[in-house]
Amino acid sequence: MPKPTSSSIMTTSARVGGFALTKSHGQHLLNNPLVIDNIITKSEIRPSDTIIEIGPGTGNLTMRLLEKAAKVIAYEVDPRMVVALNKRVRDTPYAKKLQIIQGDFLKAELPRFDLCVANCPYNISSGIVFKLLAHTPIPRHFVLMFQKEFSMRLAAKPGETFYSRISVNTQLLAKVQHLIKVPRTCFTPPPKVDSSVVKITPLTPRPSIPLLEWDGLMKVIFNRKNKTIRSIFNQKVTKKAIEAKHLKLCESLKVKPHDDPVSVALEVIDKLESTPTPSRGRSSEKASMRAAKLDLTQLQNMLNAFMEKGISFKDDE
Ligand SMILES: C[S@@+](CC[C@H](N)C(=O)[O-])C[C@H]1O[C@@H](n2cnc3c(N)ncnc32)[C@H](O)[C@@H]1O
Repeated sequence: MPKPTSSSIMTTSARVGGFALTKSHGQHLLNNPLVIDNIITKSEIRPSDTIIEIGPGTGNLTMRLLEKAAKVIAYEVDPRMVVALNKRVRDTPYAKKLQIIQGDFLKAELPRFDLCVANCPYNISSGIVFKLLAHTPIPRHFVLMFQKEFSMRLAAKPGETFYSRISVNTQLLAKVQHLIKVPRTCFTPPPKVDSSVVKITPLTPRPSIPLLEWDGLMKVIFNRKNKTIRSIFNQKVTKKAIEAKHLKLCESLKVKPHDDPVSVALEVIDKLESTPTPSRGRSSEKASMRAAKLDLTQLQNMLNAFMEKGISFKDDE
């Protein structure tokens, strides 16, 4: 099968196949064959792979995936796109390898798969990442195009501007690599933002961390990531939440609660701040902790220290 050239790739103004592209579904079709080539190369597809694609649109990326993989399962919410893609693939040798599922990817029950490769609808970016990372058995990797700022948040390290809750929640479960910058001119119609492609490789085995407790703590400390954690814990709203969640935990474990769980939590912070770290060496000076500067190991140590003292952060399920 010949590779598509720029002329065989569907590029019109904001209409394709006689219908208008809609903003609400994030319909910006990738029209640059070099970017598509690059995504295919970086995806390291094996001939036996089953690939999931989210939002195939008219199939510019799908057709290339079909050349390389055993099977492509494409989730598309817009029935007009489903018709267009079916038409495009119908009389090709790839028709048997493609399964199109019409509907919202976030609501779909996923089968076993090896890779996910997609130019994603940007309005559901976080949902996509966490649905893929929660999947069992753990897939090999995901090569995904997102809005540039979102990709930067996924890959950000402590101290960087984009370091945030989504950085730590993703990096707790996966390695994130920034792959390709993609200017807005590579899409039809061009979006208002630039894009970039990341490779997300889930850790195997998945780290055994109480994820609800982890996410609850990250919500508290990354909400104001540059504030000291001590000052966040001294806020009325945080104090109330700590008291209520501690009581709930003790009730469920049938153990006696602390009289003053907030003081216990502040003692934990005190102790962590006095513990020498590789960056501070053996200095006896205490360093105020702020989420923006803490790496994954420090955050995991913090959660463990709180949990040992019965301080809980998980929201009601
Ligand atoms: C950015 S376009 C990408 C189209 C195509 N992959 C390409 O690169 O040319 C996003 C696609 O996702 C589809 N979409 C939007 N929300 C979706 C959802 N929740 N589930 C599945 N598909 C969705 C849109 O209809 C659109 O076709």
